[in-house]
Amino acid sequence: MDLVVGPGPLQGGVHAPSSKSVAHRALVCAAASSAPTFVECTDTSQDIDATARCLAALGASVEAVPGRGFSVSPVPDAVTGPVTLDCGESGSTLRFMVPFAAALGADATFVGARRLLERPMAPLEDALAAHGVSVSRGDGRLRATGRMTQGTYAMPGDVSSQFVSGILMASPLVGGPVSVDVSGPVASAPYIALTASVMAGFGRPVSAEGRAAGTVYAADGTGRLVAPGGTVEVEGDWSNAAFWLVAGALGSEVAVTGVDRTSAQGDRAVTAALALLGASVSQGARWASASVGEPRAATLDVEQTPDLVPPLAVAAALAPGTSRITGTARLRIKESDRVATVAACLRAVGADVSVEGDDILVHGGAPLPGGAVDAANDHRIAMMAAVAATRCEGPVTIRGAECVAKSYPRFFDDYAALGGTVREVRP
Ligand SMILES: O=C(O)C1=C[C@@H](OP(=O)(O)O)[C@@H](O)[C@H](O)C1
Ligand SMILES: C=C(OP(=O)(O)O)C(=O)O
Repeated sequence: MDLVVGPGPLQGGVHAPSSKSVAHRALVCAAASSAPTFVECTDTSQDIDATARCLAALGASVEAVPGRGFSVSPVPDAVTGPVTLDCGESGSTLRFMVPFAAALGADATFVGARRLLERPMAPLEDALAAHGVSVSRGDGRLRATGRMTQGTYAMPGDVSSQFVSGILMASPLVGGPVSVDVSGPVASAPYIALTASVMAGFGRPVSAEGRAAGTVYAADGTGRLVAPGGTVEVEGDWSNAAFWLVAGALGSEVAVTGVDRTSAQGDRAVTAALALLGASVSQGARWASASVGEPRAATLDVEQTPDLVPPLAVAAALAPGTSRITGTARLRIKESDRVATVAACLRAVGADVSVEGDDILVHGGAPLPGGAVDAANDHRIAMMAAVAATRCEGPVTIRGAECVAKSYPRFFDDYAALGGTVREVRP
């Protein structure tokens, strides 16, 4: 689907969609519980649905109640017979489900769409191989067999935090203590803290102990989880709210509700990053907004918040001076090579961008004429293009805009409800 979007500012209030990262974790923990849990989650997305589908394939009962959430009955203690898990394009789902299926002793074949099976898995495969699970590949599929044992799983911290989260969330199904010894600096560490926060909500604290050579994360307890009262709430998504906040920093008047000021989501750091770029940010307990302020270039280290790069790059494009976005190496292994696609998106709307090794340099402040952007099948590129359109002189054509369904299916409905122009065109 090709859309012509903008130009022109947005105005009004928008409710953030349910956090995809929290939803994945809440569903997985619900399936690892000893009793049924209702996961309150008003929105879903292709990625959330992928996790729900995989848990069902492992024997959980996952009933979607549209607009309200998911009613989840846990997985059995073991899975016999081969199962196939379709992870769609969701990296989180694949990296969480491989250890989860292995903790049940399943003979599990994992399939996925587009780039998914090409995204790195080796550190997780190696860690599992040392604990009774063998992983093989062929035909664009991944097969895991064997049963995950208790103990300490070792891996590097510079590829994906999702491996650590996955092992921790599988731990309630393993018959003894589980810890993950991560060597070197831990990238995307806030996502491991988010896992710890959701697991704590299910009664299972996770400790993080810094060591000279890295960090050891340990699930403090064994056995199944329990959500107090049988319910768990999925809060709003800071990573997707970031697009609306950037629109505000560029001159739109948008208030985002449903985002928790004290959230464990690392991407609430978007407010601090926008402040560095000179925006004025206002926040309450469950809302946030941004306005223009005094735009200026900044250096932004995104090692811990990789998903914020697409929206922040747009904010940098309108801030006078050269902004340097550092710590972007792992962006190359997301839904697209996001170093390349972020730069290409900005260039397509007329911004001046260069890439120096792993740094993206945005030479901002000049007017943006608008143009045609290939979303590269990456939801965050489609959304960044739409936000750029709010400050372009002409419209922005977004090719393949339907990819927003991965995390935010109603993004363009919300955009139109905020007064933005959205028109479908034939390719
Ligand atoms: O655990 C999670 O929910 C996520 C972790 C991050 O991945 P990495 O740890 O691979 O950076 C992030 O980019 C992804 O969108 C979601
Ligand atoms: C990288 C992302 O997700 P995942 O790794 O779960 O595919 C994302 O949502 O930007």
